[in-house]
Amino acid sequence: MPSFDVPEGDPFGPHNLPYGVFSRSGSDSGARTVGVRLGDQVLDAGAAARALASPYASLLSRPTLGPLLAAGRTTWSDVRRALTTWVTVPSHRETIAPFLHPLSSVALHLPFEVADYVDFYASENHARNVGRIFRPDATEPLTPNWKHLPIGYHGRSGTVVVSGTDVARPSGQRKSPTDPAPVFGPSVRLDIEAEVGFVVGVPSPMGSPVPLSSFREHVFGLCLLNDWSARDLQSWEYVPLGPFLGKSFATSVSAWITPLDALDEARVSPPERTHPLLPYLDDSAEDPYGYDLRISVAVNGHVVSEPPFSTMYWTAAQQLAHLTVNGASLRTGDLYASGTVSGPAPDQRGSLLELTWNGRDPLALPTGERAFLEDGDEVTLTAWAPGPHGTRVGLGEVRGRVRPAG
Ligand SMILES: O=C(O)/C=C/C(=O)CC(=O)CC(=O)O
Ligand SMILES: [Ca+2]
Ligand SMILES: [Mg+2]
Repeated sequence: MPSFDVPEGDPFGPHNLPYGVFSRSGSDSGARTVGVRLGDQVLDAGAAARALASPYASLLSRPTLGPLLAAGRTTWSDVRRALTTWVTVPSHRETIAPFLHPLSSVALHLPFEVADYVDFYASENHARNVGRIFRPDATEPLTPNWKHLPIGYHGRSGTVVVSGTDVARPSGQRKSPTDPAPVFGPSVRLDIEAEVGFVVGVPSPMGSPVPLSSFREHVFGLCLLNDWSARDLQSWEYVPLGPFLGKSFATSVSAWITPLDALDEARVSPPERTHPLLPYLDDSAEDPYGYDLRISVAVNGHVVSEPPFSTMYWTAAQQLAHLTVNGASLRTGDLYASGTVSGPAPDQRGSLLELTWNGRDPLALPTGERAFLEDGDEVTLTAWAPGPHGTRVGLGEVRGRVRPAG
């Protein structure tokens, strides 16, 4: 499917079309509006829709993706079909051209107001590694509930930031087993977690669990997510209620939300289930909701890991079913993260905690040895998935630089 000015094989070609929110400096007072990425350009979707007298002009001329997210699956598909036509049919070329802006000329913003934020723990490899590191005396690294429910915790939606935002090193309490008392200060074990975030569009009322089969009716799309984690704060505070200040200071998401519709070719079956599941989580008769996303983690431009999302034990559909099975409602803009993505191989681990085995085996980077992050370090997550006809579907990157503690 040819398109205007996008090289053949570009992972952001017309088969992808992720959504974001952008503004142009020096124009229209820098107003925010919905953009769709095409190659290394952004289409002002609202302006294009108005020029083409599209019925979606109002939905796309907003400073946030919220209204589009809330509109539901039929509208999501119709808008995507319309956009595909606009960027591929030659007769639209002249109309569309003035509304395409180079990515380098725009500012990208957090694309939707994050309602509730939940983080899961769905990688068996990650859970086993962290269990061994945090609870070395336990005979079994997985807790007895791990294969029966997707473990999660509630995070802090107000500190979700868009890619490119600096992250200040957090301060807090820490106490290693050999310290006589806790001390306060900047974290000395600042880490990342390579994850995928799922964005809820259509709300659900309290008292109505969302079954596995309704996943696509509620979830609009996904993005890369970095769950910054202060391991020293976390390991002292987490007993018995789970992560708190060690993770709530910042969570970075990509500026681009990839619609699930762009990822149909990437759907795969999750790993074989080793324990029978209760009916609300039993996906053996459902469409497969694993995704073959190939993630790459770079520190200061040097790739340190390539976590495969296809290895995740719990799927996003199971996580949504579990999240609502007690009658909890969903709101437009709810964000839930997959949990750290770690594959079975040592160079597929999604955190420095695992890659360096809690600092024991530092990484040798061209910019110096690293156990955990130093001030000034920049972490970048990228990913792609198989698309139609041998293409690649690129996910928007998540980038963040560590600032010294304030
Ligand atoms: O097992 C623990 O005590 C802690 C686990 C984590 O830090 C992981 C977490 O945030 C969930 C995840 O990303 O998988
Ligand atoms: Ca996490
Ligand atoms: Mg976090």
